[in-house]
Amino acid sequence: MKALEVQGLAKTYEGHGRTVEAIRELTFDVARGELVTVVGPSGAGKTTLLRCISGLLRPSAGEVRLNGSPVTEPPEGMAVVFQEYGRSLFPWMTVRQNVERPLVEKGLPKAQRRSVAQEALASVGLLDSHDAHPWQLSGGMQQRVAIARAIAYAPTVLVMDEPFAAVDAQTRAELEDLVRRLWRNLGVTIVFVTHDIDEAVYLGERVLVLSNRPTVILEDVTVDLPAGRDQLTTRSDARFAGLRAHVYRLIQQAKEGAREVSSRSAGPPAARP
Ligand SMILES: Nc1ncnc2c1ncn2[C@@H]1O[C@H](COP(=O)(O)OP(=O)(O)OP(=O)(O)O)[C@@H](O)[C@H]1O
Repeated sequence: MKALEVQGLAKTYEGHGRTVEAIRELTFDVARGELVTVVGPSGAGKTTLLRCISGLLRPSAGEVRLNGSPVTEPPEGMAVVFQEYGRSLFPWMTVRQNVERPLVEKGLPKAQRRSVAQEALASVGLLDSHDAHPWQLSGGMQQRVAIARAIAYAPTVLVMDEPFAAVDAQTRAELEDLVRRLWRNLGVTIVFVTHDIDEAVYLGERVLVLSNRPTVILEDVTVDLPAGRDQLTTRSDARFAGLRAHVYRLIQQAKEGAREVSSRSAGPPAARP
């Protein structure tokens, strides 16, 4: 069952006497319950792709479908977590009010909002901070609030745009594990964009590697690591190192202008035991 279908997507920005062909052609599916990461060189059109997927930007050609229906505006059933948590949370609301906000819009009764928000906050380890305001929390905690708000909404697809780029390395590792844990527990479909090759391989079941602008998919790499991952064992696993090197080489090729579309790949050959 497909959660997300991206078919022949293209985007050219026009205006102010400038034309920028950001995306030439992207076609891929994300199955229900899959966790797909997207990496590419800087300026490859990752944010443009996510804005088209989330209905915030109209593509120049092609279409996006969520659960079979064309996306023409921000669709119900999709939640987005951005890099700039500071700007995505309302500073005058408490943590719990922030998490409940989309549920108010969904029309959930108060008691149900409370219990859904409590559960979401508990799942990101922030139950104790429900009465705090976002500005009283660290960057990593604020991003947890943004994640709690997204999952409280019970989306079928969760879209994340470089959500951990602004937090320190240790917090980032914790948040990566949080995403894997939530994904496994909730069965939500996740599309996760990142600059970071290690993060793309560590998190994803598949890594979509984008070319330079105008963007096509350079390779769709299957990550055949075990579902149970952890920062120590997974990152020191030979298979992880092989996949990381493979994606790294692809990004180098992308920067040098490679744009040959290869079919779905199983990554580099598995290391012999
Ligand atoms: N509103 C816009 N008007 C004109 N050009 C734009 C606009 N938004 C993005 N672009 C251009 O489209 C291309 C892709 O931009 P986009 O932000 O999607 O890339 P990205 O892969 O997310 O970049 P980064 O990795 O640096 O965050 C860039 O060349 C950018 O300058």
